[in-house]
Amino acid sequence: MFYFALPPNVFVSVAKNIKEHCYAETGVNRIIVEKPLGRDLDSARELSNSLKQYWSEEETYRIDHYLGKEMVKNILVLRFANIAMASMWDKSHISNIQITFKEPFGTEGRGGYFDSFGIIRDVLQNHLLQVLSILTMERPVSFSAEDIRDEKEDTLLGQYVGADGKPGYLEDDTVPRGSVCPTFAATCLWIKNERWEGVPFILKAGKALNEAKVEVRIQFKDVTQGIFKDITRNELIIRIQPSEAVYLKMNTKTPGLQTRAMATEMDLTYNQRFADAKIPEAYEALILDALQGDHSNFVRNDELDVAWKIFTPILHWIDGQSGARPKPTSYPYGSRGPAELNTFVEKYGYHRSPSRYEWPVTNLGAQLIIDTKSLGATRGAGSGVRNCFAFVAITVIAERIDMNHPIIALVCAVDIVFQAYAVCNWRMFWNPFVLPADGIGTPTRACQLKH
Ligand SMILES: NC(=O)C1=CN([C@@H]2O[C@H](COP(=O)(O)OP(=O)(O)OC[C@H]3O[C@@H](n4cnc5c(N)ncnc54)[C@H](OP(=O)(O)O)[C@@H]3O)[C@@H](O)[C@H]2O)C=CC1
Ligand SMILES: O=C1O[C@H](COP(=O)(O)O)[C@@H](O)[C@H](O)[C@H]1O
Repeated sequence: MFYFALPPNVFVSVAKNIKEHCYAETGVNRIIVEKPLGRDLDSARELSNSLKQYWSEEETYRIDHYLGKEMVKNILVLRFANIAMASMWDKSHISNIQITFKEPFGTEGRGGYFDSFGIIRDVLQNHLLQVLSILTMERPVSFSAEDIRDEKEDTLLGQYVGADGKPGYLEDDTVPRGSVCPTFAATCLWIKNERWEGVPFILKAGKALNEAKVEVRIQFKDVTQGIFKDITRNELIIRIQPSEAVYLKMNTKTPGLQTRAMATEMDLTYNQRFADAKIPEAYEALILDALQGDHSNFVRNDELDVAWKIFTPILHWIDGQSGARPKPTSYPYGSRGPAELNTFVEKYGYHRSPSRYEWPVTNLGAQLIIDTKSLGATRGAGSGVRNCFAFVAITVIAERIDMNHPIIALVCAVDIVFQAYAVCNWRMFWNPFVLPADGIGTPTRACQLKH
């Protein structure tokens, strides 16, 4: 097996010479080739035809390491092994989907390679498009360029500039002066078929952003508000990296006497749920597949052709082949990207909950304390005692108000038993009632729980 860790301009001559001088006549021969496999549709076809002269499709493994990532492989299982997921996986339930790639560092010396390719060839045309195809393909696979349309006229391009002591793209010595190469791009794809007609797929990727994150964010449609006001939309997030996770943001009744909805989540964070699991590196998994002759996680030639067909118009526009080269919008190193990003995603239907969603790290006992804290109980070693008294006071008031109602009276009785247990049990007494000094229990948090 020959792995081509080579610049693309020598691919063909190396492929030819290996075939002529190193080919095992009695055995299995394979080559693994990695992007860039062309610059646009025509150059990709030319490269492919040249390689084909020496190596058959069966012997050629086009690697896209995103296809070896655990959570990318998981998408198929989530979709096709869960009837609950399968039934909501369409335009009737889904409002919009974002596939996001964020890196917190710039080109930092790799500007030579990067500048001649740009973020779309580097990340969107291959990695993010592969994720999109797994998210949306039918069973069996059908993936055709005619059915996928890119919103070329409305692509947001950005280039990072220096901020907080970090250098801008143009300050990288390996980047040509005055380059207008985009280091950030957000675009929207539409799939013309019965399942996905009208659902925007927002692909966004950037270098030198505020965090390292690759995720798929599936935002569902609004529910009819009815008696509950300001219900947030459900979101299913597949966190590809770092810290693999699948979580569903949903609404639930706030635990307690009142019927109030609050935003919460069902969380499958891998390092908590599968603490001992060893997740292989993407390349480990893929090279093993290639050794075993398994093509399923490699890119087929026709698939690559389609990927180039989709992105070639936008790449030609960026390269200035259809007019003046577009100038990317500047964004500061370490930001979320160009300032227009929020308007861009909102235009395609993404609604961000107005109150920032914080990941709850508490339990029911602590939530009850937060309510009493918002009533004025204090933090500290003695707060357990004070909170117990606050509970009793609340219960007594609740009973006075609703004593005629048997269910409320019963709930209050259970509440009193709980509090009595809390007072008698030293662990409950000291632990949940004394809140850690990490911001939980602050007025903001209490307000959020009340909503
Ligand atoms: N087990 C655990 O403890 C887990 C905890 N979490 C945490 O839960 C929290 C909430 O999760 P989640 O909803 O996924 O994340 P966020 O609320 O941080 O992000 C949600 C979306 O809002 C966007 N966004 C972020 N900041 C802004 C801003 N200032 N203005 C406009 N849009 C913004 C993000 O865009 P962009 O594309 O720019 O990122 C993203 O699309 C996160 O802090 C996450 O780390 C998540 C998973 C597991
Ligand atoms: O192919 C590429 O991917 C890396 C990101 O890979 P990851 O596994 O760390 O997510 C990116 O930095 C590089 O520019 C690109 O060529």
